[in-house]
Amino acid sequence: MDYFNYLDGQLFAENVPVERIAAEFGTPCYVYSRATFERHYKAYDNALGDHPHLICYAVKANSNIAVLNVLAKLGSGFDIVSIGELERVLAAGGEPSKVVFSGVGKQAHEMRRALEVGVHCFNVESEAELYRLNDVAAEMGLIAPISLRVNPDVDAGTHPYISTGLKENKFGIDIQRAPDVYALAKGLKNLAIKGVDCHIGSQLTEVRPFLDALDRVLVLVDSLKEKGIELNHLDLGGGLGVRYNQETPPEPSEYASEIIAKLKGRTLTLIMEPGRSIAANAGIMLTRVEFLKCTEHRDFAVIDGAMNDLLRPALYSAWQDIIPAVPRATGEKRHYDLVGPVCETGDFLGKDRELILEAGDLLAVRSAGAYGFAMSSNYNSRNRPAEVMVDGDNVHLIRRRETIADQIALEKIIAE
Ligand SMILES: Cc1ncc(COP(=O)(O)O)c(C=O)c1O
Ligand SMILES: N[C@@H](CCCC[NH3+])C(=O)O
Repeated sequence: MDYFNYLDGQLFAENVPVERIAAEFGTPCYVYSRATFERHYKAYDNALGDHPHLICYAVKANSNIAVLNVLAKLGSGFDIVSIGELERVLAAGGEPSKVVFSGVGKQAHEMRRALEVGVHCFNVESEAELYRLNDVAAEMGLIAPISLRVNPDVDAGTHPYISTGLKENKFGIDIQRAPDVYALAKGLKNLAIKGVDCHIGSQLTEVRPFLDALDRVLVLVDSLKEKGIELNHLDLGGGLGVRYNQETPPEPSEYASEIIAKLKGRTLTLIMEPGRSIAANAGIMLTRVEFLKCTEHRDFAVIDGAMNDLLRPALYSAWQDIIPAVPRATGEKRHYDLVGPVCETGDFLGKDRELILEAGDLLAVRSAGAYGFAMSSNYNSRNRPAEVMVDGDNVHLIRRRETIADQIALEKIIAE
């Protein structure tokens, strides 16, 4: 459920017609719904109910500080993968004590900063990282809280680029080797073992792979306990999918209840790191049709949004719904490829979409709140879009459109 709906023949974001937003802020433009972010966060919080839990929204999905702030106000924690993300969380008023630090390549300066502000836990992905973290903590005279991210070798059944829990993936520590690595961590003086972590992939549309991973992780948890290593928390990562097209992913309530049922008798705090399932359907990207170009072979609608603004279709052949802001009652229906102005054949946001269009029409690309702006670039020297947050009747500009001056501000011509 989201708050982008048609009313009297035009698309609204909460109580505001998206045409009005496009007229004021231009296109392409990302539009987020605060009520939808809140609804999605609360769906997790309610689903986890009385079970001790911490929801750490995955900042990578949408890292605008206004988004982080909306979630922080609800009590959200954050999953970060870089110091840049940590600084965003702090700038947004997030609590460092609710931050988990994931990622395969944490640098010493990043560890230092995370220790300085006091993050909740480091999700450590290799032995080399354990040693580095222990050294950094020792230099600072601190104890670093850690979990090991284990790789349970389960098939998440998702796109190969976003599957992370298989043996051949770069992520985590092979679960078979995990007991030895825990023993190693136990022997390092400046580390404190807190939990275990696993994240098997993104856009999962079934609970089964999560449960398979959990079964394997619980075997590990129990075997560690026998060896005197008792864990406080279990971090199951993110990964719950959303509906882009015909998918029917489980609701957080269904997902959470099946997970909690498996934990019976164990006093483990549950940490979850949802990104997409909180942010994706809380955002759309508005784009306008520049030209219609109907050829013998194909009908193109050339739009002002492109792969640099929203990369997912080009990168994963991802399908995102594209709908008109004001559907036309009459006119010729055609099957359009919606293509941007970037000089790449892969620059499309949708293919073969049946629409009635005219130049100047405003379109909304749905489910663009996650991995949308966050993955945008300046390719072809295009200014990245504006971002706005709708809150009831109000529209807040939360990132102004870039300018060419912004783009070249860090560059310099060499003398002579
Ligand atoms: C470690 C980690 N946690 C959480 C997430 C968020 O995943 P999702 O957006 O699928 O919920 C990711 C991204 O896949 C991740 O790599
Ligand atoms: N960026 C991806 C998901 C990767 C998740 C990060 N581990 C997407 O748009 O679907």
